[in-house]
Amino acid sequence: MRLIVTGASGRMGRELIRTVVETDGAVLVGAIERDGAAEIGADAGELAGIGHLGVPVTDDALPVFARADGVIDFTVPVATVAFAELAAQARIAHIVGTTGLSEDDDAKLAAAARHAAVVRSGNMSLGVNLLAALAKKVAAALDPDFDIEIVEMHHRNKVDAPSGTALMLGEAAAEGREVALDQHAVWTRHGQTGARKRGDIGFQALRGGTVVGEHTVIFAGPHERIELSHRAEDRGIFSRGAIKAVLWARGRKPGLYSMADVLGLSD
Ligand SMILES: NC(=O)C1=CN([C@@H]2O[C@H](COP(=O)(O)OP(=O)(O)OC[C@H]3O[C@@H](n4cnc5c(N)ncnc54)[C@H](O)[C@@H]3O)[C@@H](O)[C@H]2O)C=CC1
Ligand SMILES: O=C(O)C1=N[C@H](C(=O)O)C[C@H](O)C1
Repeated sequence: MRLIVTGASGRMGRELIRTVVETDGAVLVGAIERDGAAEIGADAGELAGIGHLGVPVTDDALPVFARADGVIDFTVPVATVAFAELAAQARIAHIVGTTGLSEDDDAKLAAAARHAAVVRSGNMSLGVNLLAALAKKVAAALDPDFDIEIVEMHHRNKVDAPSGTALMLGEAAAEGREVALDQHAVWTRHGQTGARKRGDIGFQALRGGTVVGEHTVIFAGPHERIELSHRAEDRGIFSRGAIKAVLWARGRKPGLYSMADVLGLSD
């Protein structure tokens, strides 16, 4: 499968280049960066620390999309929306790892998914997708006497909060409770907040150091507490998930899919 990596010089972009190259049946045909990035013209393999690949980093997406079967995209929301349009025009699979999209961005992604297969997930790892399934089950089994709080920690350079994963876990817990997350979410606390409301789902985002990604869903009940946690130790778990997704998406009919679909965890 001929693949493009966007955001090629980013933390995930470099990881993805390495994973594409080590995957049987996948070949890197394009590496895209933003207009004006210092890495334009550099060799993608050298950028990723695996030697010369003969694939120069470019900001000219159109010709690259024309010769690919799939694009793996971990960039920023504005770029992801633009790549979704290009992938839809080229009818190629689009794997979206980018987080922090607005409702308007979501609608544009859904529109693009009418023309191409789009797999989108705030977290492409097997472990977090299992954690989301567990969080949904536990939330369904417990009544709202158990307060749900979601705590996440990431490296100091992360630009969006709460993380896409925390939102995914919140959605899973809300689904388990059969409520809408936006009616119950509490985004951090400060000052005279008043007592916690029954049924609230709270979020706390910590930032610091080089933490790859840590998430805990807490169910705090009367005199007992359940905590479900995941700790990412290496970005390879995300890039391997993204490759699995793009291979799965090849030849699929247009639509918006999740990592749970790819991993067979959907109910
Ligand atoms: N879904 C998942 O499993 C995961 C998602 N992420 C998400 O992926 C995104 C990227 O994360 P990192 O790699 O850590 O960030 P980063 O900041 O290291 O990399 C982003 C790259 O995108 C590039 N970029 C920006 N605009 C562009 C454009 N118009 N065209 C091409 N490239 C463009 C930037 O120059 C940068 O190199 C974030 O939203 C993050 O939350 C990160 C890890 C796992
Ligand atoms: O920005 C990151 O680094 C990560 N972003 C994703 C998120 O927002 O949940 C996934 C992972 O936790 C790393």
